[in-house]
Amino acid sequence: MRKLRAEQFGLTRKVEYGSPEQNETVARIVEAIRTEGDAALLRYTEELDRVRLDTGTLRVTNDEIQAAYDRVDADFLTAIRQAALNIRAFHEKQLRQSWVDVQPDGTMLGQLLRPLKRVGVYVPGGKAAYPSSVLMNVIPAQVAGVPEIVMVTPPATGGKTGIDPYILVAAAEAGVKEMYRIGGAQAVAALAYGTATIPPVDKICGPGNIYVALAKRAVFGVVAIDSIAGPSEIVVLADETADPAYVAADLLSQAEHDEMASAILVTTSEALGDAVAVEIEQQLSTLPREGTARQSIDGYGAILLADSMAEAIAAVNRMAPEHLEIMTADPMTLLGRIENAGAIFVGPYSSEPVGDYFAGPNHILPTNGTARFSSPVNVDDFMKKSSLIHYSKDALLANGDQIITLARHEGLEAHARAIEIRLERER
Ligand SMILES: NC(=O)c1ccc[n+]([C@@H]2O[C@H](COP(=O)([O-])OP(=O)(O)OC[C@H]3O[C@@H](n4cnc5c(N)ncnc54)[C@H](O)[C@@H]3O)[C@@H](O)[C@H]2O)c1
Ligand SMILES: N[C@H](CO)Cc1c[nH]c[nH+]1
Ligand SMILES: [Zn+2]
Repeated sequence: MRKLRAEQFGLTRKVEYGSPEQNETVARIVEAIRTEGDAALLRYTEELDRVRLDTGTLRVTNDEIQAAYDRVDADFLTAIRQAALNIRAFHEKQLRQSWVDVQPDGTMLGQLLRPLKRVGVYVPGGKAAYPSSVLMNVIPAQVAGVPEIVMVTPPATGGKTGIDPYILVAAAEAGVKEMYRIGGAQAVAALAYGTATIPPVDKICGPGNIYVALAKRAVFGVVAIDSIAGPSEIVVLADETADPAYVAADLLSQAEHDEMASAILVTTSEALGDAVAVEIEQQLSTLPREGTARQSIDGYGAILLADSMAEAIAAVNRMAPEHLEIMTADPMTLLGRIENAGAIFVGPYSSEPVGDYFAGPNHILPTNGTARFSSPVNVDDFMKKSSLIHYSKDALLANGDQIITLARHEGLEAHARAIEIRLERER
């Protein structure tokens, strides 16, 4: 693993996201779906996922979902049900209410919250299937009260045709009623623009690989998106007290997601850095997804050495990682100095997969430095706000002249007169 000086390290990745070829590919796919609809969707599904479909087979049927239940084991069902309870309990705490302020002169000002009507949730499934991402997408949307939740997921995982049964069961357990077997940029574009078979949505949420992330960025504006939740990232901030085996295991837990995933250790201890490098080599060779994890470690992994904790924390804040683990002597004392991170895991027993699967907070998190301004998927993602303004006659008479003054300063006479006509009549 590369050893670098922490002070030389900037954002996790370049601001220019994806290679020029990847950006061109996504632009081509999105435009084809926009102009050709289902025909392009079926063509790209065959080309990229190696699955031939027709418009009648895009949608998942109830029979398939029932059949999926026969293929999943009881332990999975128990665990996914408990995870769903934890995730729902956490997200219910996020639910905000509309509010209205009534003032003595009769003025009412407020904020009305409404759920979005129709949202599309992307569940990744190209290299591996992610039933956990079904829950992380769907539960906050349900807590918000979204009436139409449509799920898309690739029609083949790891080269094997068919949606992974664990995804179908997770979706059924969560209560999803509308599902399509489409993935990648073509799925994102189909949700955004709609096709003859798939009605368009108002917002697309969910994680995915670089093609999914770039496609979400491309359709932003046509629909809303949650954030750029692309290839996974982990930064571990550790001092000499950390256990190198734990640090290495947690770095690899994200490296195995994707060749473009990144796993970075920032440490004040060169001895820890060296021990983690050795551990990574040992643990890597035993992983079933060794190839993917190795490409990630070689391409995007690093050990950053810092002279002080202050320098280490500055590097973390510049990177704004998706996940940050703090494994230092007294990790809670550093929390207040962390400005940018999608999720912060504190202490040696808060290993990243605790959050990926079970604790309750959302695992769909901003990547590529966007934790500087984006948040984990949350209930607010599935709601919109309208402002409420009710001025009483008394309030308008009392404040009308000031409104007219401001309007005339902007040279907007019609605005001024809309107020003036009322003042003249009512005074
Ligand atoms: N940031 C987060 O919150 C978060 C959460 C979970 C997973 N993830 C990430 O999700 C990703 C899952 O990736 P995945 O690939 O397994 O599944 P995926 O569903 O994201 O992508 C699979 C699709 O990518 C498309 N694709 C693959 N190669 C392509 C190519 N060369 N050109 C055009 N399109 C192509 C195909 O259409 C395929 O259906 C990983 O990167 C993982 O790190 C991120
Ligand atoms: N670590 C991923 C987010 O980057 C989420 C996930 C799902 N399953 C396993 N991990
Ligand atoms: Zn993970």
